[in-house]
Amino acid sequence: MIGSYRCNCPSGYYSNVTTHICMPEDSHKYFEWTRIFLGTTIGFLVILLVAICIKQKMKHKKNTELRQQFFEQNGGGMLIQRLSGAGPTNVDVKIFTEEGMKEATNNYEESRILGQGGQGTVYKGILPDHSIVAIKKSRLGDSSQVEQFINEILVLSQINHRNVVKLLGCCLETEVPLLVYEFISSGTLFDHLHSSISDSSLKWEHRLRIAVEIAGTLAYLHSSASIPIIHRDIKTANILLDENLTAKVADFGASRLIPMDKEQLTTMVQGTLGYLDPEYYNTGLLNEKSDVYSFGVVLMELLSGQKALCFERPHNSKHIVSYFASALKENRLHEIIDGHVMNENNQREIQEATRIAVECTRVTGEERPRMTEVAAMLEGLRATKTKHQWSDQYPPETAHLLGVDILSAEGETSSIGYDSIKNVAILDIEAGR
Ligand SMILES: Nc1ncnc2c1ncn2[C@@H]1O[C@H](COP(=O)(O)OP(=O)(O)OP(=O)(O)O)[C@@H](O)[C@H]1O
Repeated sequence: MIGSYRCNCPSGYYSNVTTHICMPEDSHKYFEWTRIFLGTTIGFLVILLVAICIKQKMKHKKNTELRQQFFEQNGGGMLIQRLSGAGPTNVDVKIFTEEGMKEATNNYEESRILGQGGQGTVYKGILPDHSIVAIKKSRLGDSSQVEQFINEILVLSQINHRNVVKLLGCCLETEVPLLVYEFISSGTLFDHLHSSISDSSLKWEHRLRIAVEIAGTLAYLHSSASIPIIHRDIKTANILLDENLTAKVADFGASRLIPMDKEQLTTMVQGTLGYLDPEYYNTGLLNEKSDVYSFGVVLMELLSGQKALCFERPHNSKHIVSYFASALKENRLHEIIDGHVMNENNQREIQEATRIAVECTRVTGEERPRMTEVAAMLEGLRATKTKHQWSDQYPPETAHLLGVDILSAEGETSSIGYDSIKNVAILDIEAGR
């Protein structure tokens, strides 16, 4: 018997070497078994723990490899390369984790879906700091969508403008890439103009301001952004409205950065039917005038409350541009202007805005004005309106005391509007060609 001796103990008892206390031999056997049992259990647990640790490590390694693979597959490497090559960016693009995105969308719960577009599904997300965001998830297994996502990150990282939806970050370590934007609460301009569920009947003041905001944003993208940008998919469904009905231009997936030394690019024709510039469609040559055409269509939608394409309209008026052209030719503009818009005080503005829309949608790009000119003309209309509102409200002497002179000074710009109003009749005839 190891660790014990029998001396001095009665038979059937043993004494422990160290304690010299006599104990029954049965209990000794019990302790021996306990020790064996404990030793085996602890050994087994240690082996189990080591096995779990190794498995976890392997899983972690596999996950990291998979995330790395997804990151590469989603163009992460290319993005980092191009972002660092593009010089300083205007926007901080945060990299979100897969876990963070799952938590924010409650595992992509169906009730969180805000909308579905050609590129994928947009979810409402709540970040740990309680801020609300919109998370766009690309369609699975479509590499062209992935390219558009990367393109959108690259383009939006160059823009910081109050009328462009802000890109907060992205997540590329998931099977399909995710983009995270600021949440814009009041839906799209398309819904406001055409949806039967939306009872919002936008007044002319709102519509004109929205038109000015979109035109100003496009003028900025074409001329003032660090690299000229062509949006390529301007339409009412891509204009979001916030709680103050401020326009936010969205969806830069199709947009193109134009190298400084190039005036136009040859690209695969892309855009939305009804808004697509016919010249670009025919030649594949893209330049800023394609956005001007699409903007003209949007302006016509704002004026008429009609969709860009509608198969319920007569044969020669299915497209909104021909709808306006035939109404102008037959001198019945008042018939096609939205009932929520026209009143006895704004007829000249409506005529002038119609003239601008018609100019924007001329068949060749050369005939169309530049976006900076369009923005100035519309801004001129708005300034005139504000000036008139002030002078109706306050007699000239009071207005002077209230500093309305400043607005009058802005009226210099509005003179563009006045001058062009003189041309309305001529242009009405031209539009009917
Ligand atoms: N930042 C955002 N905030 C709130 N809602 C958004 C935001 N971005 C998109 N949405 C909603 O998600 C919908 C789908 O957006 P998305 O840009 O993917 O599609 P689309 O513009 O309708 O289609 P396509 O990509 O084919 O042009 C929008 O119509 C809008 O309702």
